[in-house]
Parts: sequence; C-alpha cells; structure tokens
Amino acid sequence: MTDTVKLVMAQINPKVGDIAGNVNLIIDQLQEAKLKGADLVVFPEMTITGYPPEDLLLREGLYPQVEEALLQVAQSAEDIACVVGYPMVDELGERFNMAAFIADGQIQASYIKQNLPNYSVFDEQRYFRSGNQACVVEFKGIKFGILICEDIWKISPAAQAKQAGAEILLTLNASPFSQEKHQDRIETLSHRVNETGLPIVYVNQVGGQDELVFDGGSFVMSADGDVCVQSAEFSSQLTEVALLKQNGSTVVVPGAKSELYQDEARVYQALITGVHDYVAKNGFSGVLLGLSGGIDSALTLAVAVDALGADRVEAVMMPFRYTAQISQEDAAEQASVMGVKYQSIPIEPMYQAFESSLQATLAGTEADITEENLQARIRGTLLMAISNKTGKMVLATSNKSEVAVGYSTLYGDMVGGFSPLKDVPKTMVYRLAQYRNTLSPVIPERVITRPPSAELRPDQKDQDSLPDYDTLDTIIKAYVKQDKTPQEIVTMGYSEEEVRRVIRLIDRSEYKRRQAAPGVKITHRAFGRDRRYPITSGYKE
Ligand SMILES: Nc1ncnc2c1ncn2[C@@H]1O[C@H](COP(=O)(O)OP(=O)(O)OC[C@H]2O[C@@H]([n+]3cccc(C(=O)O)c3)[C@H](O)[C@@H]2O)[C@@H](O)[C@H]1O
Ligand SMILES: Nc1ncnc2c1ncn2[C@@H]1O[C@H](COP(=O)(O)OP(=O)(O)OP(=O)(O)O)[C@@H](O)[C@H]1O
Ligand SMILES: NC(=O)CC[C@H](N)C(=O)O
Repeated sequence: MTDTVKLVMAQINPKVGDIAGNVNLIIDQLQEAKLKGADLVVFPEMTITGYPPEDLLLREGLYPQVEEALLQVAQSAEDIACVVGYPMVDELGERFNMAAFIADGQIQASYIKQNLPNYSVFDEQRYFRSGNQACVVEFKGIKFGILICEDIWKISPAAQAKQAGAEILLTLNASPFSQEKHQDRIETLSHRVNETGLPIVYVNQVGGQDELVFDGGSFVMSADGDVCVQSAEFSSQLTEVALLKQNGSTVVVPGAKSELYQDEARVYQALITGVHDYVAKNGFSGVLLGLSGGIDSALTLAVAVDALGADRVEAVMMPFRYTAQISQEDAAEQASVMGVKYQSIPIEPMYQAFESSLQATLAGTEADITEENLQARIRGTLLMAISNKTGKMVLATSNKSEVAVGYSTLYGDMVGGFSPLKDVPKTMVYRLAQYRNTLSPVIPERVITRPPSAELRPDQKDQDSLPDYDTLDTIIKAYVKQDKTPQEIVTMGYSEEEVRRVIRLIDRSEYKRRQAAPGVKITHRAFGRDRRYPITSGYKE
C-alpha cells in the first residue's frame, strides 16, 4: 500500500509580539492550505510570537497569551494537521523554545529545542533551557521527526530523531539572512542527509525584524541530497510538497522550484525587505532622506522607492556654498526619474545664524571639523523637522565603511530611524548601484563615476582623509569579519601605519555606533547585536 501525504511549507512573515495578528495569519494560511488539499502544514520557528522576541520572553504575561493562541490554532485545525513554534514556561519558571504537532483539533505532541544558539545575533541561552528528547510523530503512515533551527546545524538531534524512528525530518527555522547563508544551509543540510539518510523539510520565516532580515527560501532536500522543492526568497509563500511511502521509506516527490536571487540581486532584495518591513511594521506613512548627489543617498533612495513606492518617499537637497552644481543637477534628476517628492532647502542662512551666534565663542580659532559638522547638523535638524511634521521617518545613508571608521557626524548625517546601508561596504554600494541600474536606469551615471566627497569644504574628497575604499574595505573585513590581528593584516600587503590607523579609527568609533540607527544585516558580521565591543576599552594588539 502507498501512503501519500500532502505537506505545505508555510513560509510566513509574522510580526514579533503581535500574537493576535500572528494567530490570524496562521489560521488564514491553514484555510488556504486546506483549499490546496493539504494534510499537514509546517510553520517556522516561534510562529506564534515571531522571532526573535528578545526580552518579551521575560514577561510573564506573554505565556498565557501564547497558550490561548495555541488553543485557537488547534481549534482551527480540526481537519488539517500542523506544526507550529512557540515559547513555553513551566511551573519552575524555566522557559523552552518549542514546537507543537497539532492534529484533530488538539496538540498531539510537543518538542523542545535542544541546541540553543548563543553566538552572533542569537541569545537563546539568555532565555531558554534545552530539551534532550527526540519527538517523532506518526501521521498518515509516515513518521516525522521534529527539529528546530539550530538543532539541524549539529549532528546529534537529527541522529537521535532517526534512532527514534523518524523517516523524514521537519525543521522549523528562523534563520536570518547574510550573503553566504543560503549556501551554508545547503551544505549543512547535505551533511545531515548524508549522516541520517533522511530527507529534510526546511521551513524558514520571511521578513524584516529590526536589523535582521529573514530571507525565506524554504526547501526540501531529498535523501539523495538534492534540493527537490524550493520556495521563493523574500516573499511569503505556501509551497506544496508531496510525500510517498515506498518500500518502507518516505520519498519526496520533486516539486516546484522557485529561482533564487544571486549576488547583488540577493543583497538588494534583503535591503528592500528590511526597509519595507521596518516601515510597515512600525506604522510609518513613509520615509524621507537628504539627497546629496552622492552615491550613498542615491542608492538609499532607490532602495526606499523599490521598497515602499515613490509616493511614500521624499527627498530633500540642502545645498551650501560647497555643494557642486552637478550635485544639485544629479539629485534633481534622480528624484524626477524616480518620481518622488523633491525639494531644495539652501542651508546658507542657517549656517550664518550659527556662525554669528558662535562668533565670540569661536573667535581666534581656525576653521576645522567644527564648521563642517555644523553643516551636517543643520541638515539633520531640517530632516527631523520634516519628519516630525509629516510623520515620515528619516533614513540615514551611511555605509558600513563609514560606520566602521566613524566617518559621519553625530546628530548630523547620523540622524534617522533606520539605516539601510549600515552593513553595506562602500565597494558594494557601487556594485549595488550598478546592479539597480541594470533593472532600469535610476541613478545618474555621473553619481556612480565621480569621486566620493562629503562636500563639507572646498574640493574635499573622501580619499583626503581615508585610504581608498578597496583598501579600507579589505582592512575592515579582515579586522571585523575575520578577526585578524594587525600583524596578520599587514602581511596581506598593507603598511603597518595604514593598518594601525584604520584599526584605531574602528576601535575609537564604537561610541558612535552605539548611538546609530539600526540597519539591515547582510554580512556574516554586522555592527550592532552581531559584534558587541566595549566603548571604554584599553585593549591593545
Ligand atoms: N568615546 C566617546 N564617547 C562619547 N562621545 C565621544 C567620544 N569620543 C568623542 N566623543 C564626542 O563626539 C564628538 C566627535 O564626533 P562628531 O561631532 O561626530 O565629529 P567627528 O567624528 O570629529 O567628525 C565627523 C567626521 O565625519 C566625517 N563626515 C561627516 C559628515 C559626513 C561625512 C560623509 O562623507 O558621509 C563624513 C567628517 O569628515 C569627520 O571626519 C566629540 O566632540 C565628542 O563630543
Ligand atoms: N547637499 C546635501 N543635500 C542633502 N543632503 C545632504 C547634502 N549633503 C549631505 N547630505 C546628507 O548627508 C549624508 C552624508 O553625505 P555626504 O555627502 O557628507 O557623504 P557621503 O557619504 O558621500 O554620502 P553621499 O554619497 O550620499 O553624498 C548624505 O548621504 C545626505 O543624506
Ligand atoms: N534560530 C536559530 O536557531 C538560528 C540558528 C541557525 N544556525 C541559523 O542562523 O540558521
């Protein structure tokens, strides 16, 4: 006899903490899956609360709400089975990261996550105790082993589930995006398939949550190690998977395979998702930004428009005596091509007002960074005034190279609620701008080809105060991502003086990063919750 099970991978975009909203989303997806004739629907990790709920997990009031939510989900699942993720607290006050198998309107079995990630952006040992038991459920003649995210990144829980009789593994994930992540997942799951001989259904969350973006990209790997079903990246989706019982094993029928994004296209989608969900989930009507005619604000504008639509994005040029005519022309041209509201507010009168008020105080001093920062701060003040009046949030435009070395002004161009390019090195900013222009030419070519300048003094170029960006980004990558020592970086072919200078700037700028807006993590190591360094530090290497 051949048993068949129609499984659906529910790649959804929950909102952290919105338990009522998430339950409605789950119930809607169950209804939709029923219409597709599904028997079993698998949701991502922590479906009910969204991931990561952070210190919401420390609130006692969360758990009764989660219990009630589970009951509601169970009641709506009388004629369909599902696996959902949720947090639970026991009578001793211990918390667990769980998954429930629900069928016939009731929780039939539950599983406690065993491997609690506590590195990079993850803090699960702050909240949870580990489980130590496999959970294998039989449904329609097939034995399913349930695992949660980090469990699949090590051998033991998968092997344990196999020993407990599992014929196929279901893994519920909240696995955030970084550039290499998809490949890492494929390699990791190939190991698990090789070790256990079992197919794996990998269901990931999608959507932005503060500095994290979940890319979705759920998939099924067959017992031969082939990806035989593939969901889309960066969009909510129900993906059908047919399972057959053949000669005692469970076999996945090859199904639909969405095409995946590559390289710059993939990073660009991550940025769009991060901006879109931050704005939507925090209830802003739109965003605004200072458009300078430079590449960072040009790319930020393109991302914002692609994420939100032109009618929700506003650009402001704020020229000063050092602003080149071509900067004004290019900013106006891009705003017009992209169809966004655009205005120009010269800052000369405000600068003169500051200068005259400070005249006595600054008398006898040479013009220096003080006067440059004033320009950036006037611009920041204007943007925040427009934000307050319109309800649109300001986007900061700094890239990762600038964030690394503190090349931005506190309370100046650092104003803003969200910082889309925060984890994008300058060299990648250029590649992303070029990629975006292959879809349709929105960034004037001159913005890409002219040398970068903050235009805070006559003829200023970034390279007057920083190494060229190829050098800077390589040193930042070696120090921040790869944790190399200064000596190791020097052996990569850079002068000791240059390496030491960049490292000193990186170390010294931690105070600025702590005050900066969050932004989308796209690399293996982002500043923010991913790389936590002390501000006050006497450490030397
Ligand atoms: N450890 C610490 N903890 C807390 N606060 C600390 C601190 N060290 C300095 N500070 C404070 O921070 C101040 C210095 O910071 P800040 O006022 O921002 O000024 P600062 O970092 O000295 O200058 C801004 C830099 O950003 C560059 N910039 C500005 C604007 C745009 C761009 C661009 O192209 O994108 C580049 C500019 O050329 C310059 O190199 C100090 O005066 C002090 O008040
Ligand atoms: N003339 C200007 N008009 C409007 N906004 C400005 C202007 N100059 C600077 N800004 C804002 O301050 C940010 C910092 O820009 P700045 O030109 O100093 O350096 P940048 O890092 O080269 O950025 P960009 O490549 O966007 O010019 C800009 O991205 C922009 O948001
Ligand atoms: N939520 C988790 O357990 C995530 C950890 C995992 N290694 C990932 O990022 O994919």
